[in-house]
Amino acid sequence: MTYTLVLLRHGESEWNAKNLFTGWVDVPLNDKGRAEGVRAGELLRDAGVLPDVVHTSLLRRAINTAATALDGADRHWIPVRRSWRLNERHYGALQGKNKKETLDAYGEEQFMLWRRSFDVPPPPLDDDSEFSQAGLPQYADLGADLPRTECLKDVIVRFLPYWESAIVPDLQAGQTVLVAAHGNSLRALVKHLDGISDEDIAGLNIPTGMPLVYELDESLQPTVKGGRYLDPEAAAAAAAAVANQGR
Ligand SMILES: O=C(O)[C@H](O)COP(=O)(O)O
Repeated sequence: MTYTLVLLRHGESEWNAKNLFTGWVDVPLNDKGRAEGVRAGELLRDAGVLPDVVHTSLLRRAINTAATALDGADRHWIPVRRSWRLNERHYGALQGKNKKETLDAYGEEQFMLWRRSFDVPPPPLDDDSEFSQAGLPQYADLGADLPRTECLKDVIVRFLPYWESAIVPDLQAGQTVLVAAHGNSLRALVKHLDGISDEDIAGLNIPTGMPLVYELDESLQPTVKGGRYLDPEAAAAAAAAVANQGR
């Protein structure tokens, strides 16, 4: 008995295309991102990997990628659950800033510490910033726990309770689960699933719009480490492009 888990990072957003740090800013997909959602649905359909339930973040780029992909796979009707715990890493005061300009201003070491270190968050974002989420109704329940910045370690701490309480029970009920989320929230999950070290996770990049399928054994260990991308060549090229953002 194995469980099937599909991870899908949202398609390209308007801010991905402009090379801006996005985090919790709720930017839309662009045309390329919508096409990536369609392609993801075709890949799922053609591979016969048909989700029974979908979990998404509260951000429209993940919500709309999931809807587009599921529409293409004729699975538009399945139950949906959403949680802020699947949101992108809050990028703190970097939200809205250009990645190349940030690299040029602060240098490679600081840029990579903020972007890929395990436990160094960017400076916090002020609540009066135009890129703040303070006061938004979708986060009202968080109260003072609303993040103002996060490192990957923080994302793991807020992601894992949702994994355990909401996603694992669906898997154990025999359902094929689609998780539509973000580069860094999915890096948090992949780190957990594959047992990747705090150092090595810096080298892992998740491409936009590429379904990544994990078969998990009964103790929720991947039968194949790293899972399998349904279009491995395109995924490898797109992951390399993510790694090179800012350059
Ligand atoms: O929030 C963002 O800017 C992206 O979704 C992820 O960015 P990163 O690959 O620079 O961490």
